[in-house]
Amino acid sequence: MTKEEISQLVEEGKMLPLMEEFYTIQGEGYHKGTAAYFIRIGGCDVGCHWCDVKESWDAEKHPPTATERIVSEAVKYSKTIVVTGGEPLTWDMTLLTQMLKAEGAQTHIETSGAYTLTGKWDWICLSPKKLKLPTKEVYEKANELKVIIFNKHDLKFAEEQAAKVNKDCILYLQPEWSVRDKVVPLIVDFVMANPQWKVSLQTHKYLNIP
Ligand SMILES: C[S@@+](CC[C@H](N)C(=O)[O-])C[C@H]1O[C@@H](n2cnc3c(N)ncnc32)[C@H](O)[C@@H]1O
Ligand SMILES: Nc1nc2[nH]cc(C(=O)O)c2c(=O)[nH]1
Ligand code: SF4
Ligand SMILES: [Mg+2]
Repeated sequence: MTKEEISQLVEEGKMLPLMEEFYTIQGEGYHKGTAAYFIRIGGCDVGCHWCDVKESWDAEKHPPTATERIVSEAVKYSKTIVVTGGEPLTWDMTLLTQMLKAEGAQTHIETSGAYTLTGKWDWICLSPKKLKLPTKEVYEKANELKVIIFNKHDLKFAEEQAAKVNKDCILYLQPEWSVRDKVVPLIVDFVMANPQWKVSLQTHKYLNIP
């Protein structure tokens, strides 16, 4: 295939720049503790300075992979598939989720919500970023809001974001990993004073699993 043909297939969601795929335990948010297969798609230009997967940002570094191949591998391992990145909504998720659902899988996404929401999702984890705010549609459809707390100003941002999500959306504050010792006390006090919020930890990092 020529470069142009591959770009066209990526454009259509028939191929995706796959960074890695792994079977593990969902570490974060509402489904933490649940076995799930992760599909990590390269490409993100949001630019969070504390991002824990910066190697994902440059889509060119990750091989365009047939969506059909991604799906057939994933469903061998689990009925719960988490699509993450990078920013998965950089790409058209329509075909990927259609194929996963045709195989009877539950489709979950981890997203900043910065780009058009494509695909059919059983669970949307929205983790908004100040640098590129989510679209209106994703606030309306998010099942959980997971705000990363790097400093105390982020608690204000979290409240602003919570005002925009739908009424059923579950609210989480998650410490930014590198400053967890400093921000966990802030989060604990905040959640006790504002019990509509819950704490989310990156439990996979404590368990030493992917
Ligand atoms: C790497 S991102 C990929 C998905 C999407 N781009 C997003 O930001 O939601 C997956 C999740 O990890 C969170 N995350 C990334 N770096 C983190 C860090 N250093 N500490 C805590 N959470 C982090 C993100 O906010 C997001 O909820
Ligand atoms: N175990 C595990 N749980 C996760 N939940 C969200 C993750 C992500 O990077 O999107 C992640 C991850 O990388 N590993
Ligand atoms: S939006 Fe997600 S993948 Fe992109 S830089 Fe931020 S945390 Fe990393
Ligand atoms: Mg991660």
